[in-house]
Amino acid sequence: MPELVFFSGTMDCGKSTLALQIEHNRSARGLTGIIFTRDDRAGEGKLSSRLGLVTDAVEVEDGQDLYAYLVDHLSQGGRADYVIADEAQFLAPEQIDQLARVVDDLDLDVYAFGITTDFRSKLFPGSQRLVELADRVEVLQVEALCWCGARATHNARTVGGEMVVEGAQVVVGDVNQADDIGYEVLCRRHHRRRMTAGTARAAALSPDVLPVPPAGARF
Ligand SMILES: Nc1ncnc2c1ncn2[C@@H]1O[C@H](COP(=O)(O)OP(=O)(O)O)[C@@H](O)[C@H]1O
Ligand SMILES: Cc1cn([C@H]2C[C@H](O)[C@@H](COP(=O)(O)O)O2)c(=O)[nH]c1=O
Repeated sequence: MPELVFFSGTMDCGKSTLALQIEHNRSARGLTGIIFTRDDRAGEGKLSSRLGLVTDAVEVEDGQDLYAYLVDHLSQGGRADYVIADEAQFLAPEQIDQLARVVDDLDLDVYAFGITTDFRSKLFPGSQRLVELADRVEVLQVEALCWCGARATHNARTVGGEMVVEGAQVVVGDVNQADDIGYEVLCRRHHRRRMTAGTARAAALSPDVLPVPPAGARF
């Protein structure tokens, strides 16, 4: 049975790498995929991973009907054995419904990849719809880590290393960009406390901080 699978995780946990691996393994066996993406850091019509791999993709536009795109493609003699959708958090809920219809009515597997929540820990509308509709939600095995060593479960937006909680939901960017607007993955505890690697380092160096934490203290 074809499936709609949502591979979700924080930023920088290997989602795009897995998307490229799925594409590679299937195309190596003669299958043809349609790859959708939106607002990849590498530019329009690209699906890229931090490991340096990149492939061409269909850049999804506002209001584009993804089911109609597949039907047009197939009816013009094009081939599609499966569908990959990266940066799926940026898709509109209606576009996720269209991907579910691709599974049900065109009998194609759809593999969607995206972050679940934004920098305020709020669901992206596209990710919410994926959680609602997916046959399976898969959490990636390679865990991204918070600066404290715990599993990172949240995405923080940073300005000069300081976490911010106000702003537009969508701002394309990357991790490890300390000066400008950037992102950092954190565990829930440190996301709640707005404690990034930068602020933790500054606090550790501050003369106001005791050299030995009190018994039972958890930073
Ligand atoms: N220099 C490196 N050496 C080995 N692995 C790396 C390197 N840089 C990045 N990675 C791996 O790539 C992952 C990020 O992959 P990517 O597919 O770009 O993430 P996502 O799409 O989830 O944001 C990191 O979690 C890390 O495992
Ligand atoms: C948390 C958060 C992220 N984004 C953007 C930043 C990146 O361009 C993508 C995530 O890409 P990745 O391949 O998973 O690293 O999403 C955003 O626009 N808003 C946010 O709150």
